Amino acid sequence: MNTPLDLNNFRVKAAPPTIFYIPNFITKDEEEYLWRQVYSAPKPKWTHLSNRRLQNWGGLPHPKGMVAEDLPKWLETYCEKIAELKVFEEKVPNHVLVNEYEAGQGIMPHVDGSLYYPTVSTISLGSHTLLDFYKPLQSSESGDDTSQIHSTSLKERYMQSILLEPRSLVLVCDDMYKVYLHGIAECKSDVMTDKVANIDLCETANIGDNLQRTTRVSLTIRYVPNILKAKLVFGKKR
Ligand SMILES: O=C(O)CCC(=O)C(=O)O
Ligand SMILES: [Fe+2]
Repeated sequence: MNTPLDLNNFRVKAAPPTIFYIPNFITKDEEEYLWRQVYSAPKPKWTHLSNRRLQNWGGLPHPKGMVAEDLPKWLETYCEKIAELKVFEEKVPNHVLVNEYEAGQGIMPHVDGSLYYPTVSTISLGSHTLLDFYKPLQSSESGDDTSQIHSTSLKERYMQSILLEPRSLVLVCDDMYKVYLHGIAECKSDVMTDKVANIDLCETANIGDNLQRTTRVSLTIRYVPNILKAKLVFGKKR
């Protein structure tokens, strides 16, 4: 067995707590294998959104609990590999969202919320992308309509970005999960500036580079703690 990675070597020091970035977490062969698995999923497995497509694996997270479905072997393997890093305490991730972005597509700034254990792990396939982080609205700004008039623009709330290279793993934990928003801008290329907080950990990019995006597939791997037993859903005779 391989010795587990020492995550301390992969901490993004220029970001608020806590982000770990691991370049080449998987090999090119594994990347090709995962890519093939994603694209051999049955057509109805894809959900089409305006700016991306996705596949949901493991069950639909719900405030009342998730009716868990077995993950296919090809995803389970990577959930187990990530569990070895102990970022979900002793738990093994049980939910995977596959997102596909063409060049020019993205995802609006958002927080992943409380249905998941507050750590997200993402493997990138195909293209790089830039994951942008934003400060939340001040509490005085959220709330009623009048306060929205004074709300700070997203541009002002932009904090920094993390370059996600193909085959990398990023772990977003603690305040970076719970407090800050993340999103992917809808653009076709990304210039590397000093706002790219993990540039020193990246293997393929330097400040000043302009990276052209192609199709990217991400595997967003999480742990849903609140699991419903199917029996309870359909009711049990007393
Ligand atoms: O594709 C990514 O890396 C981000 C996806 C994401 O933020 C999400 O699915 O919640
Ligand atoms: Fe997200």
